[in-house]
Amino acid sequence: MPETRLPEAFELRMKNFLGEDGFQKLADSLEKEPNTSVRLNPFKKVQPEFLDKKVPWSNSGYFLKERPSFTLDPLFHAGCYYVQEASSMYIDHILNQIKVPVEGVFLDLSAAPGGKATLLSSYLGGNGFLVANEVIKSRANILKENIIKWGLGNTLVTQNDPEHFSGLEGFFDLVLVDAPCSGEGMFRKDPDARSEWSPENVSLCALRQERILDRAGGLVKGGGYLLYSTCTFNTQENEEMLKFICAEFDYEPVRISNDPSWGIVESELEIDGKFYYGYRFYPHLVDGEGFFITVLKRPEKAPSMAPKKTKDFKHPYIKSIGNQECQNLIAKLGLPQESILYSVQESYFWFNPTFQYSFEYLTRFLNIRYFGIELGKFNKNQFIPNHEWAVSIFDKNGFEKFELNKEQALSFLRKEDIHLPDLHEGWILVTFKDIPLGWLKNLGNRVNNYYPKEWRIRNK
Ligand SMILES: C[S@@+](CC[C@H](N)C(=O)[O-])C[C@H]1O[C@@H](n2cnc3c(N)ncnc32)[C@H](O)[C@@H]1O
Repeated sequence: MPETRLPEAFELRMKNFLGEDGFQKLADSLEKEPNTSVRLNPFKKVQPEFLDKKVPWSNSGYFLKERPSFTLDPLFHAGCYYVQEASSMYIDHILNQIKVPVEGVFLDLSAAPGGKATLLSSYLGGNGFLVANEVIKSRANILKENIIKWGLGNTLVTQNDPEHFSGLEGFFDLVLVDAPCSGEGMFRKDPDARSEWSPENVSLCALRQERILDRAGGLVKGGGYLLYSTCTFNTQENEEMLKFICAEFDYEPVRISNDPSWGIVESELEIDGKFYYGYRFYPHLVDGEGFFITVLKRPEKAPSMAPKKTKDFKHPYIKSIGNQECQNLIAKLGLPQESILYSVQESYFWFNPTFQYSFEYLTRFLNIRYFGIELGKFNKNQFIPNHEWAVSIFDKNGFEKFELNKEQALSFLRKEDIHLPDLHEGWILVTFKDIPLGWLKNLGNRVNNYYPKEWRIRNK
């Protein structure tokens, strides 16, 4: 529960915006405990016991009866669900309602830690391809970890400033700008958001948002969508940004219909004789934190870019694999026939061949942190499988599996030595509730635990 008082200037602004009564209700709601919610991974089918009622605007979001210790739940580490506050899951409702084609190439321009990126990845499934970008290095690492655990193999993680996307105008079917903002909507969950807030900071955030949107607006192809969201209430970072986009680019409004019982507030804004819409989530009206989102459609006539086959793919560290070597590996590892493989140093990566040219084109502009699924590498003719492959949704049919109980699973996730009876020698895929957690290697006289050191649970 936050102990810091609400900033005075914020109170004054919100009273002007909502009236005394509306403001008091908002202020009261900010003193209450927030609800915890999770979004399930639709490709790792398992129902955690702690689920309660559904988040009404999401396909796979649930409120929880109480907040469990996620650290001590092996399914959390296996990427079976993502802990996400409910308002952000509204993107599910938007995608389903406007029926964005699932075969698209999407961009999440400010993606860390990966809440909305994992949602977009689930929506695209095996059909489409997502670029999840984060400019700050440490945050890009967390994003990469979450994308690996989500495990769908349809995501490219990049670490770039929005400026680096110039050259990719008209490339994406959907661009999400979940902008860095002054965070008024997080005043309940995060007391630091209160102490860091000031009118000057709101103005600074708005300037940064303009810079990001100035780049992002051009990246959407004709007929594609731009989603702009913040976790703040003020109009300076929301409606004013909508005006900014419309002044800089040609975009059509998109109106989303909502069930009135959800409590989402629609704002209507007239720009050049057309009505544009924003959706505001107030914690006193919805079961979720503060949030704002607007949806825009780029006219069909806007320029689109479809990357063409390049004769020779050249990249400083990503290498393409010859057809014969590719076929041999596909057969040896039991990968889908429709696979394209690359190598980075000695490690092999799987990628969806439908998006080969888009991917190869993107590598010219972007700093690639992860892509597809890292499978593993050879050591003296022996294939050493990677953790990334273990937690992906891809089959690992050639390997023996061993189901762990909860205590064993936690011990594995702490990277402790594991003693299991009757194991075959060699690589073993350990599972919990039939969901892969990672690899063990039984050498006969000892069993090595291959859980990544940097991800191990430190809490007892
Ligand atoms: C609201 S958070 C994104 C949350 C994320 N979309 C999610 O759902 O988990 C905004 C992100 O923008 C990043 N950011 C900061 N400055 C930026 C800039 N100049 N351009 C783009 N992104 C920036 C922050 O590091 C932060 O990760």
